[in-house]
Amino acid sequence: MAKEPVRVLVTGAAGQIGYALVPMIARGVMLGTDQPVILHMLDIPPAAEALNGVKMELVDAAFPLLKGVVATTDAVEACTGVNIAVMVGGFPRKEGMERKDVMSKNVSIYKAQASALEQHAAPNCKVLVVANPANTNALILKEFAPSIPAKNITCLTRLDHNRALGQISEKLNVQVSDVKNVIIWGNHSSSQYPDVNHATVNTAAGEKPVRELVKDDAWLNGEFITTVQQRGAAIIKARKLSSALSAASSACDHIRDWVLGTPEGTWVSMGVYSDGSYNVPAGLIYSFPVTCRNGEWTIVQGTDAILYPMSFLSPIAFCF
Ligand SMILES: NC(=O)C1=CN([C@@H]2O[C@H](COP(=O)(O)OP(=O)(O)OC[C@H]3O[C@@H](n4cnc5c(N)ncnc54)[C@H](O)[C@@H]3O)[C@@H](O)[C@H]2O)C=CC1
Ligand SMILES: O=C([O-])CC(=O)C(=O)O
Repeated sequence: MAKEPVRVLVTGAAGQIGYALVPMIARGVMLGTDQPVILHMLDIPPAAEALNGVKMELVDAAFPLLKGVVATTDAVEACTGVNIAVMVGGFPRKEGMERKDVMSKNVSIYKAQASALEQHAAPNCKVLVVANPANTNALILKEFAPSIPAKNITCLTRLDHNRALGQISEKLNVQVSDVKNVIIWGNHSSSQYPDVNHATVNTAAGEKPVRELVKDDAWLNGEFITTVQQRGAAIIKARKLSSALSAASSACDHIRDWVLGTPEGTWVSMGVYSDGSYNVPAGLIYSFPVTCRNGEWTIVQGTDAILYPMSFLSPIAFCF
């Protein structure tokens, strides 16, 4: 029997991430190729015409899984009945800015949209905040939507996680799908700590630690870390626009693994509320290694056996 459609909200859907993301969702990249979807797209009135253009293109693409499109500038209409909310709406940084520099503009959006989601989304709606500063916006949403369970509010650090996998795969000249279990600790900002101390590569001789294969601790402790931390800025410098296709793809990865589960023996990085694990103050939205089963994430314990620079673990460093 055909599955019931899942309603997926994308805010900021007329923007560049939205334009890359909505066709991925409509093709089943996020929720599976057997899962029908109804897309809810929200943007602001100045972008209404562009949003309508995106809706027209979705119709023109004739996606078999797409069972309906709501395109609106009304937050209540957009949020009504949604099962998944991908919060992309907001302003991107420009060259030379840090992500915290868009905070004053973007945080107020998350205050306002928290109550629309809280009051009108489907029960147990899963929320992914993408807009920057992502951890802070997710925290604001959590504080202003207290009836949404905190475990349902997350932010995107999967892009950083995927960037780390990509760097290792390029360094070792191996398939990216053979690399796993990197960790992004902390914030989606240049203060994050990309950690390869538990990462492995699937080789003909079995799973091998990344450190053993790379044989270059200076690179792993230096250039690798700064490349991942600064990748967003490097994309802005090159494209004059911030990353969009990789952000959209990583948002699909985040939701897919959360809903459908992580593969056995694999963890991913998600910004989730801290329960005090690893001495991260409870309540902060912080990126940890997690596994997912039955639609729930669990923080992987015991990955702190290897010492990493304590400055990276300072909660203050991760606030923004
Ligand atoms: N967490 C992550 O890994 C990443 C986060 N980002 C962030 O995602 C956000 C979106 O980036 P882009 O799509 O490139 O920006 P964009 O400027 O192309 O699109 C943003 C869209 O949001 C809309 N918007 C503004 N205020 C809104 C509101 N109150 N409600 C609904 N929509 C609203 C704008 O009209 C625009 O259409 C930025 O904050 C960017 O920094 C970008 C890449 C990666
Ligand atoms: O760097 C930016 O401003 C956009 C972003 O978050 C990323 O690409 O990681």
